[in-house]
Amino acid sequence: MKIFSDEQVYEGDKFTAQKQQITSIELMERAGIQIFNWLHLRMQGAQVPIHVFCGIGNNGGNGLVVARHLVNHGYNVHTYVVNFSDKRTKGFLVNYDLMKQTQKKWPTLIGPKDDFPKIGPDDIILDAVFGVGLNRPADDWVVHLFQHFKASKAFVLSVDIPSGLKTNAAPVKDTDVVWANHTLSFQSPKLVFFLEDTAKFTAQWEVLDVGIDPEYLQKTNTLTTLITKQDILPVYKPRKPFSHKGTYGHALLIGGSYGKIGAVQLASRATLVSGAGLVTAFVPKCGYLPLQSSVPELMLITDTNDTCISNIAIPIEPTVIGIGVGMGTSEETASAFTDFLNQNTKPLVIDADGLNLLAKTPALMEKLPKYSVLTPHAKELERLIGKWSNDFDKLDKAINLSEKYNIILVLKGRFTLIVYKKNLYINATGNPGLATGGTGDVLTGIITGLMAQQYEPLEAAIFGVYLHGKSADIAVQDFGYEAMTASRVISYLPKAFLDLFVKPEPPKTANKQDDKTTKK
Ligand SMILES: NC(=O)C1=CN([C@@H]2O[C@H](COP(=O)(O)OP(=O)(O)OC[C@H]3O[C@@H](n4cnc5c(N)ncnc54)[C@H](O)[C@@H]3O)[C@@H](O)[C@H]2O)[C@@H](O)CC1
Ligand SMILES: Nc1ncnc2c1ncn2[C@@H]1O[C@H](COP(=O)(O)OP(=O)(O)O)[C@@H](O)[C@H]1O
Ligand SMILES: [K+]
Repeated sequence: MKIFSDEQVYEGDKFTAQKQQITSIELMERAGIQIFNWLHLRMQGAQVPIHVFCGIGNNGGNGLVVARHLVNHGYNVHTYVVNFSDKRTKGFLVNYDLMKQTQKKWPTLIGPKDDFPKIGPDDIILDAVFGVGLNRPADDWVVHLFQHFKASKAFVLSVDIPSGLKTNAAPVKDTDVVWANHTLSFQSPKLVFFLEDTAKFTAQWEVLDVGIDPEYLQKTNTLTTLITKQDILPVYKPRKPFSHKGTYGHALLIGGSYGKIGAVQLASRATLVSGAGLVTAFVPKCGYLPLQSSVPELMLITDTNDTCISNIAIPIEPTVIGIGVGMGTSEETASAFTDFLNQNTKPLVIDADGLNLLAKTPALMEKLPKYSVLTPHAKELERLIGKWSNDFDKLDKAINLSEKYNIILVLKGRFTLIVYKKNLYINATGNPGLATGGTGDVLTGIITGLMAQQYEPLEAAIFGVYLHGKSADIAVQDFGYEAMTASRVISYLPKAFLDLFVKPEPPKTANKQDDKTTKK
């Protein structure tokens, strides 16, 4: 699912107005009607007080459209204009007049010196104070109004974005932003709904179809994508009837050390279950027996050293190499890793101690083949790029690293972000059941397995992260969060593959009702 930038939504609005020969006011009316329908469908005329807070820009204009339709349908509406500026937009002014005509009085103006209205805990707040046009910090009194919303405990429905939140920067303070229960986001979700520091500002979100012309939506490419099943299916490579194990590549996993052989076991099982034709593991000698007896499908090559990797000599021609899980960072291993990178020409997936060794000797980054996939969790990422001041700073640093070395970064977390140069892919599958040791090793195995089958590295990263989270989402129905283990994530990978073809994912779009409901 494309995530459009603010500019692209504005452009889309202009394009639609021109192509469909309608005015921006009519488009605003369409969007407002969609929001009204959303509320009307759920409230069915209930007389719960609805407090509509409108700013003086187009977000406020949207709020006024909703308020008018609510009044026309007999709802218990209180409309306020948060009068923080006199630079009112046309969309605001037209709907301000219509509101006056509808309820025969002007909405209540709230200025810096006014008392805020009483809001009960069972009331509803429609937050249309600021949209994506916020361009400087809100005045203190407006911020106090946001805190008044929160203190009221009323249900907050934000129009387009929680007011005070920007789409491309972190807020200075958490109190500067409205805390929404639900946000109706125009045309696509926003990146900030998925970032650690800002996801909390809306408990839930839905996309509102504001009627931008389909031609524009289709032809416009975005830098940011939310990964959905619809994005995965075109990438999927069906298994061919006349194929054999050689068709699906030979994956090599390098890793393990005394006490951490399990990491290689998990990764190699995940590689097998992801469909690789052949899988070999390169491990210290102590790994031979446990791996040979627990994973019969796996082939093994051992290091000369008993307890850690000291000299990576591989007498095979793998399609792809996944390196680093459970490997340790001893001096011998570090030097073996350096020698390996100096002569390696194969595509790489690098995780865990592979990343830690890269961070220790950044010059090694120069040795990475193009399109290497690196899968750091937050701590590993910090070792690679240093501390960041907020999510956007982190993303900038990750983009710089990806551009400098032409590599793919998989930033693991609640919402794993895949960064390739300026392109960003957000994964929303997965759950806190994955917060347990070894699940990252499983992910490394999956991505390596997909690359063995000739998925492009970026495709493999996107598909792999999606499948990994999906397995956990299906497994959680049987195990709950606590009893989920990395092995169980592997056991549910088959169901994650099958799920691609069973039920279509319902689009996360607000219900679209027939516009007739608003006509009298
Ligand atoms: N078809 C539609 O109905 C569309 C509606 N849109 C709505 O328009 C919104 C954006 O509207 P605007 O660009 O008018 O801006 P907003 O309504 O988000 O912002 C308020 C206005 O106040 C000014 N302002 C910004 N920060 C301020 C601050 N801290 N203190 C005082 N004034 C400040 C801005 O210059 C802006 O004109 C979207 O979020 C959405 O709600 C657009 O998305 C386009 C499509
Ligand atoms: N709360 C969560 N929600 C969704 N995914 C999670 C959550 N916690 C962890 N994960 C996922 O689990 C994996 C953990 O990886 P990692 O930290 O490397 O584990 P390990 O090193 O033990 O294998 C990552 O893919 C991460 O995105
Ligand atoms: K808003």
